Amino acid sequence: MLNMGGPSTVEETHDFLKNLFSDNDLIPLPFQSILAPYIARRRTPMIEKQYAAIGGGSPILKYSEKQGHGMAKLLDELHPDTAPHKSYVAFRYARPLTEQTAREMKADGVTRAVAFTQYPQYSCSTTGSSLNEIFRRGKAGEFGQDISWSVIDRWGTHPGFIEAVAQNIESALAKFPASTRSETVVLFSAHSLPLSVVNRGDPYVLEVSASVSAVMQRLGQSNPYRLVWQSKVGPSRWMGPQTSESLKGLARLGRKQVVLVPIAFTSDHIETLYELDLEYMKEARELGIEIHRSESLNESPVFIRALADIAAEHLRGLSSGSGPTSIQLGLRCPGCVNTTCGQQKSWFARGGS
Ligand SMILES: C=CC1=C(C)c2cc3[nH]c(cc4nc(cc5[nH]c(cc1n2)c(C)c5CCC(=O)O)C(CCC(=O)O)=C4C)c(C)c3C=C
Ligand SMILES: [Fe+2]
Ligand SMILES: [Fe+2]
Repeated sequence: MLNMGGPSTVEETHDFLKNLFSDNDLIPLPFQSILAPYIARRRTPMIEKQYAAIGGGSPILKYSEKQGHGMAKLLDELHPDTAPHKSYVAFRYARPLTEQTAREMKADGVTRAVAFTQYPQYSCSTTGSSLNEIFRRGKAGEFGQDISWSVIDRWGTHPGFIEAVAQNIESALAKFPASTRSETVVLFSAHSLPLSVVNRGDPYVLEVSASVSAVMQRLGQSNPYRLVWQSKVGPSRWMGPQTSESLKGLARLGRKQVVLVPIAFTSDHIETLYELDLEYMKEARELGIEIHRSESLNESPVFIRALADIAAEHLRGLSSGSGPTSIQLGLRCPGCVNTTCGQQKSWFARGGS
């Protein structure tokens, strides 16, 4: 179960940020080994306050473990040929880091593994970075010598995922009076990307848009909706419109009811619990909007079942002749100059050898 991770305690914030700013696949910086610790140190007090405000840390490890255990148990029934299944969490920037998970998997004698991204939509900056890390450590033998790999690299339009998101939106919409419910704007909010990454040909914006379309189709186009982008960092230009500006714009246009939907991350994190709940929803209410957030998928049984279905479909595909990765994973972004991406794709296409 691949994800970025988050600090489980406030004290782990600095290490999380240092790992994040050191990741050349996410943020290519000049003199990265010097600049990353410097930026992380400067940013730590502000981000520590945000984790303190949401209960003293990120809940992502707790949810990832629950999702993984639930999925593996269901998978034993759905795909008994490959049972027993066991889930491992590998985070990119927080405990348990990929290196720790590699040691555990090696000690357990794992010989067959599925790298299952927990980002529904693919970006080179998220799933791509996690796959590059597995490739580097796998090539160095850190997972053991006798392990073969396949990859689930995206699932943003899988019907089970769409159903789980749609059900949570329906629960949020139910908080509005029936008489005006259909006027409520469904505002999908995803973590933004720098325009330099979008313009390189990164598939994330397209794939998040596809998720939004599929959810609205499942809801029978019941409400007006928009996709907006949050959590821009630094001075460069990022994909817009920004979530906070969009809420102000909707208020100016006289919209009175909004459901905010996190669509690109499956567990709660500071961007839902702090940025959306504590900052933007408060601002929106001050502007006269009644606003509710649809819950993150967290422990949703519909979502956990979806994860098991996605994994079972992947394993069935392999036994009927599909390759170890999707066809789409094989294509680098037209503007990609990161040689690791190319090596990683070839390595996984050979089953991790
Ligand atoms: C699908 C989700 C995400 C994408 C795409 C993404 C791209 C991306 N992020 C940065 C820079 C930062 N992101 C930070 C935190 C952060 N990012 C995501 C998700 C995506 N990022 C999450 C869920 C989190 C927070 C974890 C949490 O617990 O909430 C941070 C650190 C926080 C801060 O300093 O503000 C940075 C920096 C870039 C540059 C980027 C695309 C290239
Ligand atoms: Fe981010
Ligand atoms: Fe790339």
